[in-house]
Amino acid sequence: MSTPLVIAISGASGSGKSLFTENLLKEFSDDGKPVQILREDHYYRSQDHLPMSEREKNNYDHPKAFEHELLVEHLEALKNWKAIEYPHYCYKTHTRLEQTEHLISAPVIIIEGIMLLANEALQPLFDIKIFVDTPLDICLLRRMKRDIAERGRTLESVANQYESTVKPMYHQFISPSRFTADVIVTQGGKNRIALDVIKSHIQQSLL
Ligand SMILES: Nc1ncnc2c1ncn2[C@@H]1O[C@H](COP(=O)(O)OP(=O)(O)O)[C@@H](O)[C@H]1O
Ligand SMILES: O=c1ccn([C@@H]2O[C@H](COP(=O)(O)O)[C@@H](O)[C@H]2O)c(=O)[nH]1
Repeated sequence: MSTPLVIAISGASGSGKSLFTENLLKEFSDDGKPVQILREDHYYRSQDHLPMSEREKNNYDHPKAFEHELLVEHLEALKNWKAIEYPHYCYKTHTRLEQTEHLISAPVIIIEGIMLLANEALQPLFDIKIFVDTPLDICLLRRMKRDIAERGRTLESVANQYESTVKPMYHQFISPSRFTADVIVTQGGKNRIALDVIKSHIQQSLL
């Protein structure tokens, strides 16, 4: 049996990574090809030991906020057709959930997240590296709507976090990581041509 193909999808928060991933997944679900999806956000470090007031102050846009060591271990296991105990994370309480999910490997593994291309230890595990490149003002507007609707945040907290960590860390870590990508996707999660090109490359690799 051949080694699973691992596709990393990165870019700023609100750039359209999740939508692009969902749309790519649909392409393969329609064709009946098994695909497994992972999210880097699930690997945010557990903060059970900290009070809520401290958790709220954390810099979630620094590479150290993620347990990338565990993600490396999990991707290596999946590449060897082994199952993993996939962590789950809660944005409202800023910590890991107690329950994990038993996840089996698949011929295509897609992982999406902001810091994937900024971490050297992860690079050898990726077969295709994609960067979703969306202007930051559009990312901010999308993030505002989403974080207020889905992640229990206020307009003020989103704006403060954006100025203090999201924007500076984007310029320090995420934006430079685009140069390690194989493909840069403009127009966010709905770029039909990018989806077709990537789908066809994956199909060729699976032959
Ligand atoms: N090309 C697009 N056009 C319109 N809305 C989009 C587009 N791409 C993403 N969105 C919307 O923007 C929000 C953030 O996108 P998402 O994929 O969650 O970003 P990310 O995963 O990069 O943080 C979502 O509500 C999504 O539906
Ligand atoms: O507890 C948390 C954990 C993360 N965040 C923010 O989430 C984004 C990354 O998620 P996307 O789905 O790519 O937007 C990151 O910019 C963190 O700032 C958070 O606010 N709280």
